[in-house]
Amino acid sequence: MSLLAVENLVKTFGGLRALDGLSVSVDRGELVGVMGPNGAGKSTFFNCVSGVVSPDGGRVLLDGADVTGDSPESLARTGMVRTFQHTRELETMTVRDNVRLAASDQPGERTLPALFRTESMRDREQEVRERADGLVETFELDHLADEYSGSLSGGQRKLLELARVLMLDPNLLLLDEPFAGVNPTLTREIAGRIRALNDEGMTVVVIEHELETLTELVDRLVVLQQGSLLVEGDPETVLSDERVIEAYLGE
Ligand SMILES: Nc1ncnc2c1ncn2[C@@H]1O[C@H](COP(=O)(O)OP(=O)(O)OP(=O)(O)O)[C@@H](O)[C@H]1O
Repeated sequence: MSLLAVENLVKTFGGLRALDGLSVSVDRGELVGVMGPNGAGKSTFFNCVSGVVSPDGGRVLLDGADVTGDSPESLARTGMVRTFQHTRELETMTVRDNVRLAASDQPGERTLPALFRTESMRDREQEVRERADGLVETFELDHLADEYSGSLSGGQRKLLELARVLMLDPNLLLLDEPFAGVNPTLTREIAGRIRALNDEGMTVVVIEHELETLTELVDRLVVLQQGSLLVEGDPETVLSDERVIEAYLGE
């Protein structure tokens, strides 16, 4: 059974059909790239799947369960998390605090003075701190841990964003343009991190415009056009497909 399946997804904005009967599925453990010309519906696909917007038709199935229209918080609890094209960290907070804050629940952190926290709350807070520090180190952001996130470069922000979503311990990770605005060195670094997560068993779906990096990274490519599936398959076959070439030439 697929880990993620969308069936006949439809999303309209006014008269525009951003998704027009899209059906795509992703198996557990896959690393899949999603490409397509501007406006093809890639972000809307992620938005519908991750509960950011509700589709007007069709279904989203997660591990066989119908999760259509479920909230992003509820989906994150089941293990699906996503990043956004524009990163969402708080610029006036340090890198370390941004990662810590991403943890799904930190009981008592903001509501109770330290004195009244139970031992289990303190244990949980300690666990969050250690996990966050571990991720900051793994992503080689430790030298920036106490800097404000606003001072990071575009590529460093993308790394921070990855560290933040990993705090939620996902089994399905949706990445929206993780290489946009990133220099070649950090692009290789981020691609390596994504590959390593997938090697450890995480299912990953990546939207990306930068086709060279994407095709080197993924096992399978899905190409959208005008809100539906144009072609899918292994990268080499997809990129030499006449329909794909035409879709990109026509951009
Ligand atoms: N919130 C919205 N309101 C109105 N129209 C929208 C909205 N979100 C997306 N659209 C439209 O839906 C279509 C698909 O947009 P979407 O962002 O999903 O495409 P995309 O493939 O991700 O494009 P890009 O590569 O440019 O990011 C576009 O025509 C876009 O203008």
